[in-house]
Amino acid sequence: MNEAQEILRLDRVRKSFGNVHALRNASMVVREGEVVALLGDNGAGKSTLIKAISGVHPFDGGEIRVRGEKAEIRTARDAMDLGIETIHQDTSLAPDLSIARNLFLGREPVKMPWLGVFAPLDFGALNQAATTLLKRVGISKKLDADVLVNTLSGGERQSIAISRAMQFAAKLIILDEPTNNLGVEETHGVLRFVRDVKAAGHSVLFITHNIHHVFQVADRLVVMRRGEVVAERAVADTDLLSVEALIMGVDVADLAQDGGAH
Ligand SMILES: Nc1ncnc2c1ncn2[C@@H]1O[C@H](COP(=O)(O)OP(=O)(O)OP(=O)(O)O)[C@@H](O)[C@H]1O
Repeated sequence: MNEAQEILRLDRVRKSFGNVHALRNASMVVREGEVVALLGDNGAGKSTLIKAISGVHPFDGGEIRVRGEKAEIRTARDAMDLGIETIHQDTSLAPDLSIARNLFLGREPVKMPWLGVFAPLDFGALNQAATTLLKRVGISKKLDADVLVNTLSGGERQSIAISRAMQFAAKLIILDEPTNNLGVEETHGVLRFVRDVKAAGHSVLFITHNIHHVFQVADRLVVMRRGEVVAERAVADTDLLSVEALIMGVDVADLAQDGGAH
């Protein structure tokens, strides 16, 4: 695993909101083809970290390297151009548009592209490309490209949002609590999809509060506490109780006496 190429390296990144130090010298790595879970209690800095990587609000200091090269991420466009796609909790899909439109939102194929923003959409090409993509990501049996997103379940919406990221050849797909508010079956569908995304050669960084999911899909976990990365572990080298102890910042023996949180 260590020989795999680094997709993302954060070195002592910092971010403050007024006098709240949301991130203090946080460092971590995501490597090619791995699924990394980002863990930490409420307010640990997880969302701030991924918002900065995705260009929502840039870091105040520290260094970002993407595939070994020093990078500047000031806007969402910068992140996308570096091959980083983030799916925020509200999945940022347009509910009144079709699956096909959503898969290409803002990047739809057009007729007469020289007309710029006035160029009409090429619906034939759009639906064909969308159908091909849905087949490729393995969800074409259930979903038609021209179905409206507002008729889909939460899990299906997540799948469409992740498919969109795959479509644009993102090297790194970041998911902010992808199974939040989903039912049991839907949650399993999304976790299975994360595995498929990895099998297709993408790296995934996902925030979760559910440690069981970490053991189901992640290769590695990164634990944050009070704005710092306090631990990185291979999932195969750890267990549920140890991870809970890392998140809470307590001794695993003390936690074992309480029987753990789960
Ligand atoms: N826009 C903001 N303005 C002011 N403070 C903020 C802002 N965003 C985050 N913070 C603060 O930064 C700290 C880290 O918050 P962050 O949302 O990154 O934590 P988190 O680990 O994602 O928590 P949770 O699991 O509850 O979502 C918190 O103290 C939070 O109140």
